[in-house]
Amino acid sequence: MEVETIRSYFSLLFFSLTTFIIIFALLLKLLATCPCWCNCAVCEAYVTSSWVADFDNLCDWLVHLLRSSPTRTVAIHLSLPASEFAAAFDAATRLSAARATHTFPAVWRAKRFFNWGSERALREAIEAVDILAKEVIRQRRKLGFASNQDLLSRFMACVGDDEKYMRDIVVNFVLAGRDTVASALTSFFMLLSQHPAVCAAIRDEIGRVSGDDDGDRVKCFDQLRKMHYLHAAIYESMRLYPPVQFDSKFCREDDVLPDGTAVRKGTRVTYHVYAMGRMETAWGEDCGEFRPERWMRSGVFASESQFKYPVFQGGFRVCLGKEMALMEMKTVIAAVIREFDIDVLLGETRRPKFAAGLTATLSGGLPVRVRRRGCHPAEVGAT
Ligand code: HEM
Repeated sequence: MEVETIRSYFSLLFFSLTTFIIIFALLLKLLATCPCWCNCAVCEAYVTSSWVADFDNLCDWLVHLLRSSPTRTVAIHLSLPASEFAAAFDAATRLSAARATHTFPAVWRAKRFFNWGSERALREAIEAVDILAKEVIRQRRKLGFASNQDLLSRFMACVGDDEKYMRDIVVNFVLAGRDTVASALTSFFMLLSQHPAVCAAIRDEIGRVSGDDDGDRVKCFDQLRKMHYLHAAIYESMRLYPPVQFDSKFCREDDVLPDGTAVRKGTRVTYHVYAMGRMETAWGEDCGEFRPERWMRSGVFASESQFKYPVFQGGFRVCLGKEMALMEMKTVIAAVIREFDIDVLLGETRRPKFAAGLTATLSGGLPVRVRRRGCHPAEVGAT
């Protein structure tokens, strides 16, 4: 049989299989969000990470058409065009995360073999990311890295001329540090808009810590460190909405887990941070509530075990940028809520939906209205 004929048979088979999966996913989605109908946090977590998520956008759109609601929101137009790097990066992370949620990995492997559909798009996105990451390195080299103290210059000083290694470092740091912080901030502002008392307590703390000299202007690193309640609110928000919602590791050799479960070499072991953060056995009856106070002891932030709260992972492979991420978030939150009120505009018909991915996001984005403090909603023209 000719190679071309085999290819067309495969394509036909592939097309039929995909159609079947889409119809099945749609039915599942239309009937319920939880395959076992109980809607508990663990099942919800399963749904968000299972292959159904692959079809989320398509399904959301169709469900929206079927249950058509008259709600309309006004989109914010960005003042700057989205960068080519950001677009390629988003596509590459979305498409590679989709691989992990396939029920049949053979499907994406076949697509990769034929350089077809999402795998073709993934290859193109990775090429674009690589070109742009190499350009960042070239520019840094041109400017001179020996005398600079930034992260990239320091790596370049250690690594020397290994282009591929440097490229991987750039991509790794962008991947690790960009969407994670954005995801954590999105959920944080969503929760804050639903909990005005927490917002007021954070504003009080900012005012108290930064003193009277500059009003409530946040001045320095030391002041941010003293904001224990803000720290607690960030931890609490990531307990409910962890940016990395699940993570897998592969066993290097036969092992036994602390509960006695035997795992064979090569087994994939996944821990589900989203589900762990909502377990009543770990966090008590109010595990579903946003309550920063659960992290406070006598006015001071009290941490929990990394293995109970693996939002930044734990042990040897704990996030290297943890402290930097927390500082970034505190700086942004303190600066924003000092000046503005953020109101989430989801309406009555739409609930925020945590979406799976390499880094979790809220499906369809989070529409908000930003108001300067003291300004009445009626005076705000734009959303
Ligand atoms: C809220 C923000 C963040 C969260 C929730 C987070 C979470 C995580 C998690 C769960 C891992 C483990 C991944 C794995 O082993 O599969 C990780 C690793 C890592 N993170 Fe973060 N991260 C955040 C921000 C950042 C930032 C801002 C940086 C630096 C710019 C960073 C740098 C890294 C690096 C380099 C690793 C790899 C560590 C290793 O493999 O040994 N992260 N992070």
